[in-house]
Amino acid sequence: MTEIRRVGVVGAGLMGSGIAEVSARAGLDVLVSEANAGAMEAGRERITKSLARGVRNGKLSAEDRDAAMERLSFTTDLGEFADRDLIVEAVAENEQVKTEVFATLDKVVTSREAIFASNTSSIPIMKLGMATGRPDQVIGIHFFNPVPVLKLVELVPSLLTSEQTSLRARGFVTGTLRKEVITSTDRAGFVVNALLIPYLLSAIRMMESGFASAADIDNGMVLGCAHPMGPLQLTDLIGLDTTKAIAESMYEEFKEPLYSPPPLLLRMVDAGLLGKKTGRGFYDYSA
Ligand SMILES: CC(=O)CC(=O)SCCNC(=O)CCNC(=O)[C@H](O)C(C)(C)COP(=O)(O)OP(=O)(O)OC[C@H]1O[C@@H](n2cnc3c(N)ncnc32)[C@H](O)[C@@H]1OP(=O)(O)O
Ligand SMILES: NC(=O)C1=CN([C@@H]2O[C@H](COP(=O)(O)OP(=O)(O)OC[C@H]3O[C@@H](n4cnc5c(N)ncnc54)[C@H](OP(=O)(O)O)[C@@H]3O)[C@@H](O)[C@H]2O)C=CC1
Repeated sequence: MTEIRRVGVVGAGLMGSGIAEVSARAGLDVLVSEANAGAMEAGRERITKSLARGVRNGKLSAEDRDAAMERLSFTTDLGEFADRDLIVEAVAENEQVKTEVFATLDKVVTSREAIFASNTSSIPIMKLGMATGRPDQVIGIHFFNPVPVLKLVELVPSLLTSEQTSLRARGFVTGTLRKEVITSTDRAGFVVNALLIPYLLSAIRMMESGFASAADIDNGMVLGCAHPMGPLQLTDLIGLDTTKAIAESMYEEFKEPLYSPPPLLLRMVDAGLLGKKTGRGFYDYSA
């Protein structure tokens, strides 16, 4: 079995940039793809800033930062992924966009042992696996935001994922990236989002109904329950578009009202108030 040394990351947004960074810091050769040159430069900039933060905090030496940057390369052409041993797809939470990426990778990647992973928060892995001719090599490797900080990864094998793919993916996450794994059945939302998303949506409904202000809801959970951040601040960190997309795919799967995105969330996404990444969500980050 080939050792995993060449990693591909598709999408260099909030999550893809973090996954690329931790992979490069772990000594892997990392190729990152974006849909266009502008997004590619924004992804490179995100990784550069995060590595600089590591140096500033004394977590990373300047030599290790430079070595990590050397291991990273960028492209807008998925055709360059032919030689990758493991690919993590981290494009937007949209089933159609993701299945197109998986179908393209299936045509491009030459190694019959290569692992095709998705960082999806909620889309069933089987749907992505069936976009390829090799569903036995497709698995969910779900990281948490911010990737360089949070230890957890959810592993999500589908009904068709082979034991060998699961074992190799686990070895990559625990042995190479030194993160902790929990395993979930292939159900929309997996373990963590099945618990987290109803909580975030409840906070939005609470604010929407005039029950309490955003600051009071967040302070309640930070000061009263010792959460590192409140639910509305966390929704701003995840991105309101991503939160809405996750809720919709969980609602589609279970038809439970608790997963249904509240109108306030829908209107804020319509308005482009997507949270920290656009400068405004439940809070204003423009200052
Ligand atoms: C939607 C999904 O599918 C799944 C998900 O990911 S759900 C979201 C899960 N994430 C969470 O729940 C995040 C909860 N919040 C937190 O953990 C913390 O508030 C936080 C790490 C984001 C920020 O922590 P904080 O104490 O408020 O701020 P701060 O002091 O700036 O940061 C703490 C440390 O994290 C680091 N950090 C913060 N944000 C970072 C980032 N984006 N990248 C890299 N490092 C970061 C800081 O450098 C700092 O490191 P040191 O301890 O070495 O100084
Ligand atoms: N945000 C979070 O807290 C978490 C998110 N996730 C999951 O990670 C995935 C990515 O989310 P996140 O990083 O937050 O989203 P972002 O919106 O920050 O990033 C998505 C990136 O994918 C790019 N993209 C879109 N289509 C393509 C394509 N065809 N090829 C290459 N790149 C493409 C987008 O480019 P452009 O902007 O140009 O469209 C964008 O840069 C989603 O599945 C999400 O559910 C998982 C854990 C936590």
